[in-house]
Amino acid sequence: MASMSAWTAADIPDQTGRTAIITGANSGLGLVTATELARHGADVILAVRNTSAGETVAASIRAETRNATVSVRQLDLASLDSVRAFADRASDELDRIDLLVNNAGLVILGDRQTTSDCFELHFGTNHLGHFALTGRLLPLLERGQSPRVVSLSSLSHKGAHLDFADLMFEKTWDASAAYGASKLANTIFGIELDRRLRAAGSPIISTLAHPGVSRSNLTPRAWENRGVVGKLIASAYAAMNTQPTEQGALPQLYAATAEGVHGGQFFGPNGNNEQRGNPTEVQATAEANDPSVGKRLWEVSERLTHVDYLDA
Ligand SMILES: NC(=O)c1ccc[n+]([C@@H]2O[C@H](COP(=O)([O-])OP(=O)(O)OC[C@H]3O[C@@H](n4cnc5c(N)ncnc54)[C@H](O)[C@@H]3O)[C@@H](O)[C@H]2O)c1
Repeated sequence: MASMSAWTAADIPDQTGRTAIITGANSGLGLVTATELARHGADVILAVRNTSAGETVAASIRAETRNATVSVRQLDLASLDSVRAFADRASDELDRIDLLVNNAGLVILGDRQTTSDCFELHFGTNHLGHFALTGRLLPLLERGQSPRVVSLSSLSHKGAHLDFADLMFEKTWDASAAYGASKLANTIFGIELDRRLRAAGSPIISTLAHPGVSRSNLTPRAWENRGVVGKLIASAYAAMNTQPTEQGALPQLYAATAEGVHGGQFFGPNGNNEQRGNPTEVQATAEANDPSVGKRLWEVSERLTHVDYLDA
């Protein structure tokens, strides 16, 4: 595939008339994504846990982009009730959705934690919350114009494995393995969703993106538990090796807006160490691309969330 090394946020096609929902848009990559979509004319909905912080963010995006159609809605992906309430309100308020960016994500440190539905926090929030959200918003997306779903993967999916016998890390707790597994689940979900959309003849496409290693609230937290020396090494590493958030958001903006993108594609940085650089098409691991793993994750996710959609 041709290099997209010259692609920048200035190349985002006009988004006027498109309605976009971005999860976790209060900070980091989600904030940049929401801002650039608004700058290019989209009606942007910030789907966030903390709505008062969200209103402050929305006001600054409106001021910076001169786009008034930026709104805030409450969404806590760590609660299936909150996901349902968000989707119900969207169905009441919107005729259609053209773009859903499944961007929110968390990394925790220390002891194992759970969502309000008793799911391990990474798997429950990063994967199951977005699985339920996407399923509940599918009817609105079906009515969209060239509708797209973009899900956020991570380089960490490469070292991860889904152990279906211990998806919730109840037997062996390892916070970074749990984060990696949740990002592998995001990756499997994005690929399997597109497979099912194609089989159903849907107009929606599902794509994936990862930001390499980008400055945000998330990256320092991922390194916090490495001790004093680890922290020093990590902050020196971060200063040298992380890329600006604006750069890290380009793969997801490309997946969300660039012409010629088709379902199932995965975009990430095109750097010499794959952690930084401009967007290009990248490959997920064999496990992420395995349809039998996709089918299994789908069945488990439907059972756990009680959201059934797109039979294989
Ligand atoms: N920064 C990186 O280098 C990097 C690398 C790989 C993948 N990612 C992925 O990029 C995405 C964005 O992360 P970021 O780096 O901008 O981090 P960030 O912490 O700045 O942003 C994550 C956002 O998700 C929100 N969020 C967390 N839990 C939530 C919940 N329960 N409900 C709703 N929103 C919730 C947070 O409030 C925050 O606004 C994540 O999916 C992350 O896994 C980031």
